[in-house]
Amino acid sequence: MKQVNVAVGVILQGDKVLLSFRHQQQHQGGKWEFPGGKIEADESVIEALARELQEELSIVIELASCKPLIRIEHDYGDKQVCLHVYTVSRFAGEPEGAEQQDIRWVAKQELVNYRFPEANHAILETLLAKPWAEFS
Ligand SMILES: Nc1nc2c([nH]c(=O)n2[C@@H]2O[C@H](COP(=O)(O)OP(=O)(O)OP(=O)(O)O)[C@@H](O)[C@H]2O)c(=O)[nH]1
Ligand SMILES: [Mg+2]
Repeated sequence: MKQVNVAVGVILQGDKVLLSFRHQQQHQGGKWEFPGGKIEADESVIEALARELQEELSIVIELASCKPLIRIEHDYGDKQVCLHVYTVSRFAGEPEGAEQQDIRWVAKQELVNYRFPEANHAILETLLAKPWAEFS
């Protein structure tokens, strides 16, 4: 099975991170995610991240504020993904659910109350390991 490359943004503002709810009919639907999406053939990871976050949240991210956090390969059985996860600490605009999805700013200690796709557990572990100021 072909692996799908995905650009994923961990958007940090102070002690909060932005989560987005996956529509039921999407792969891994009904769970919370870090916004992002598939990298097109002609794009770099950062270009894909900027495009996806503009499409899904109507924000324009500052490319220089994006830092690689972790890369995760995961096999869901029905789909193999490689998540290229970046922290994003600066952007222009006010995030909105531009694809009619719920979005929410969530504090570190509240993350345990959210259900994520399996591949995200490694992202959460990495995020919980350090003070967030160190990521920006
Ligand atoms: N965006 C995003 N995708 C994730 C996360 N974790 C995770 O396993 N994925 C998987 O990555 C894959 C691609 O992400 P996506 O569905 O957002 O892609 P996309 O925005 O291009 O969507 P589309 O297929 O509706 O056009 C999905 O199979 C999804 O289940 C995450 O935290 N954020
Ligand atoms: Mg997406």
